[in-house]
Amino acid sequence: MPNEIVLSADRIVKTYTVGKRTVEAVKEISFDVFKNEIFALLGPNGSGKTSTIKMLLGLTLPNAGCINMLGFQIPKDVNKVLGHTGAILEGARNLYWHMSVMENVYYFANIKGKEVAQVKEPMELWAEKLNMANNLNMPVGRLSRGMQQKAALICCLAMNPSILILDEPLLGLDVMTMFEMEDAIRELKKYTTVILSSHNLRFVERVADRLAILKEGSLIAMGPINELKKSISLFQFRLTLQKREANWGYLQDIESMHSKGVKVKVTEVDDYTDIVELTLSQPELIFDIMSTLKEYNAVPIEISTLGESFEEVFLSLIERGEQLEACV
Ligand SMILES: Nc1ncnc2c1ncn2[C@@H]1O[C@H](COP(=O)(O)OP(=O)(O)OP(=O)(O)O)[C@@H](O)[C@H]1O
Repeated sequence: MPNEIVLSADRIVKTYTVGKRTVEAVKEISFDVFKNEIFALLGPNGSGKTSTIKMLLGLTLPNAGCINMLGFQIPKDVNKVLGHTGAILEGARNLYWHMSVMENVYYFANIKGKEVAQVKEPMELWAEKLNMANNLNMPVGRLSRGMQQKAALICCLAMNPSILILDEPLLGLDVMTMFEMEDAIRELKKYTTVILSSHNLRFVERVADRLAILKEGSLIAMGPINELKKSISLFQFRLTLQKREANWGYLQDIESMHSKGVKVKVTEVDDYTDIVELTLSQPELIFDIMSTLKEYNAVPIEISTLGESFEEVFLSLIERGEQLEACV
């Protein structure tokens, strides 16, 4: 069935009381997650991602709103979905360190009411994919941090979860392990639905089908990355400039156009040549840039357009930031 909804959060709210202060961590956000997609939660520090994930897992109670997961109400029916969900929170590797990876898998299978025969095959499959086949008999405490992270993932995946929740799955991993994790996560959607949070925008851009961007507890954008890119309409150019000695002040004037929607980054190639990268909120702003350059006798000898980078789109969405009435 196309776009079968496996999780639905409806106007969920989370507030914490700290002394006399109330922190509104999540402010009435709603979203659906579809079967076999990778859905990413993004946002700056403190925007409410972990609070949202904890509510989905029934680890903290929403103050208002409701969550439906696989047909059950969370947190009321959380025990009924436990056998169908897996989670790794903020790089935590919640395994028993004195037991081997395999013993951990069988131990958690037992807790979830599963037979060894049910979990053996997926355990071996994911151990193979994650280059961990030779480490299944190693005590977890003797594995490197990256391997422990992979062991935690194998342990979750061996249970064949219908929904897998990963909070910062790349936290603390080296580059090689990050790529292995990324490949595994990309492949995961053949088997399950993944909800993840990450600060690594390039990783999210590469793996996520859809994403939700949070800012200060509010949902400010949601949709596939390409849709978000279209909605923000940034125009990016790269100019190679030949400067004249007397007139090097062009940069200050361009920087002062920030409030109009101009962002500028300059790399000095040599004393007489600059490479200038411009991000414009309106394409017409290029005329203002050209007038300024003319005034300073800085001559563009090469102009090219740049594809919008997801980082720029993300930053623009965060800067623009008001809560969306209707998400894409
Ligand atoms: N247990 C708690 N008690 C009080 N305040 C909390 C608690 N947990 C989170 N907060 C506050 O709620 C807000 C949202 O925090 P949360 O951890 O959900 O954000 P986040 O987007 O996951 O942040 P990060 O990217 O830094 O992990 C922050 O202001 C945080 O200080």
